[in-house]
Amino acid sequence: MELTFKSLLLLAAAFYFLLRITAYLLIAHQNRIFAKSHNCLTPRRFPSSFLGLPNWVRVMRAAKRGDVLEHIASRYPTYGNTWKGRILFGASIGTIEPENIKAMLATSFKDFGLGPERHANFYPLLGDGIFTLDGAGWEHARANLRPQFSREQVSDVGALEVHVQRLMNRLPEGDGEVADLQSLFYCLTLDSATEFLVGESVDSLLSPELNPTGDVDGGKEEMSFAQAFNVSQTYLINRTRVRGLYWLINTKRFRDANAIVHRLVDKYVDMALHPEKRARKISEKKYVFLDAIAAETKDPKYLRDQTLNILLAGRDTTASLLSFTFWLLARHPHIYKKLREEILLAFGTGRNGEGKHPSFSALKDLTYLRYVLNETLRLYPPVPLNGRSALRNTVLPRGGGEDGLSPIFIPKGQRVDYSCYALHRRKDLYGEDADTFRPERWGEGIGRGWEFLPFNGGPRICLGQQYALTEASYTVTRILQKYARIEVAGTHTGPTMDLTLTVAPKKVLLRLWKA
Ligand code: HEM
Repeated sequence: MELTFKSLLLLAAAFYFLLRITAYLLIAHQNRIFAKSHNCLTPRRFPSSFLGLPNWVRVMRAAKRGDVLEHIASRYPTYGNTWKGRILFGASIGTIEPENIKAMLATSFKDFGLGPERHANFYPLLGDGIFTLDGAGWEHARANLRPQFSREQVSDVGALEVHVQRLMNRLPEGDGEVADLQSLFYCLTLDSATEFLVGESVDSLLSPELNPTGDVDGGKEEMSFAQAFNVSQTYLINRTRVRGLYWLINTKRFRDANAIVHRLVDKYVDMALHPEKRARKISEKKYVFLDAIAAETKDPKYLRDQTLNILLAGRDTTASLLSFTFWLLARHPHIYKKLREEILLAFGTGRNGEGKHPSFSALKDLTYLRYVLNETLRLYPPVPLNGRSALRNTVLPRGGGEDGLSPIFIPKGQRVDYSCYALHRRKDLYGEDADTFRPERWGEGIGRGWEFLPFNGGPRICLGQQYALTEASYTVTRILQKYARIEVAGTHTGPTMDLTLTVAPKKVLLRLWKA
C-alpha cells in the first residue's frame, strides 16, 4: 500500500496525540500515588461550568464595579476555607487557611515560588527584580537590600519630618476646610521612598499642582511618573486576571506608561553611575541602596530593575495604609479622640514650641496607635490578594475532604491563591464583629500567628515593615498633633476602592479642624 503525504501527516498527528495522552495518564497515575501516600483528599469544589468562563466574567464584572475583594471573599463562607474550581480554563485553588499559607511561605518554602507566569507578566514594567524573581536571583536581590533596612536607617525620623512638614503645609489652615489626604499620602511616600532608596527625593509635594485623582501632573517628568506608575500597575493586575493570556494585553498605553516610569528611574541610575551630576551631597554615613548596587555593577538595566522593584514596594503600600487609617478614623470619631489623647499625652501638640516631635523609640511606646494601625492593616491589607505556584508536586496540610481537615495534593505548576482580605475577616479567628473597626481587639491576644499577614511571612517577609510602620506612625502622629477633629467631607459615589497590585480608597476627602 502506498502512503500518501496526507496519510503520513495523519499518522504522525495520531502518534503525537497518543504520546500526549499516554504521558497525561502516566502523570495522573503518579500524582494519584503521590496524593494517596500523603493521605490527601480532594478539596471542596467551587462550581465551574463551561471551563470556568462564567467565573472569570463574574470576577471581571466585580473588578469593574470595584468590589472584587468582596466578590472573592464571598466564596469562602459558601465553599469552605480551601476550594478548587476553574477560572478561565485553568484549575484554580483558593485558600484562607493559615496552615496552608504558612506551608507555602515558610515550612514548604522550597516547593513554592512566584512562578514563571508572574515573571513574564510583570516583566515589561519590573524586569528582573525582587518582585519577579525566584531562586538565586531573588536571594541576591534580597541580600543587596537588607542593609538599607538596618535599625539605624529605619529610625531616622528626622529624614521623614521634612516630607511630613511639606504635606502639612498643603493641609488647610482654616477650620472645617476640605483636603484629599489620599493624593497627599501618595506624594509623601514617593518623596520619602526616593530619598531613602536612591538618595534624592522627587519632591512631588513641592509641585504646585496636585490633581484630585491621587496623581501628580505638573508637566515635569517626575510629575507624570505617578500617573504612569498607576497605569502600568493597573495593566499588570488586568494581565494577571487573564492568566496565561496575559501577553494579549500589551497596548501602546501600557508600553508608554512603562517607558515614562523607566525614564525617571534611569535618571537616578545615571546619577548613581555619575555622582558628580547629583544636586545634593549624600551623607557618607547613609546606606543608599542604588549607590551600593552601582558599586557592584554598572549594568543600567540591572540597576533600573532593582530600583524600580523597591520603589513599587515603598510607595503604594504605605500610602494605602495611611489613606485607610484616615478613612476609618474619620468614620469613627471616638477612636480619633482616644488616639489623639494618647499622642498629646506623649508629645503635646508640637505647636509654637509646645511639646516635641516624636522620636523613633517614643513612637514604639504608643500602644493605641499600634492597635489602630494593626486594625487598619487587618481590614484593609494593602496587598489584599497574593499567590504562589508549586515548583514540584507537593502537599498543603488543610482543605481536603468535606471537613477540610485533610491534606490536599498540589501538582507541579498549580497556582494557589490566598486572600489576606478574606483571611483577616474570618469570624472564627477574629470574632463575630470581624467586619468592624475595633482597635481594642489587639489588646485581647489575637492575630499573633499566621492569621494576620499584612506583611507576608517566611523568608520573603516584607523587608520594609519597620520602615513603613515608622513612616505611618510618624505621619499619623504629626497630623493628629495639629488637628483636633476630622470629618468625612461630601459623599463619594461609585467604586470606593482602587485595586491594582495594592488597594487604596478612591478618595479620602476630609474636613479638618484645629480646635
Ligand atoms: C504598609 C506598608 C507595607 C505593606 C503592607 C507591605 C506588604 C508586603 C507584602 C505582602 C509583601 C510580599 C509580596 C509578595 O508576596 O510578592 C512585601 C514584600 C516586600 N516589601 Fe513590603 N509592604 C509595605 C511596605 C514596604 C516598604 C515601605 C518597603 C520598602 C521601602 C517594602 C519592601 C518590600 C520588599 C523589598 C519586599 C520583597 C521581599 C521579598 O520578596 O523577599 N515594603 N511587602
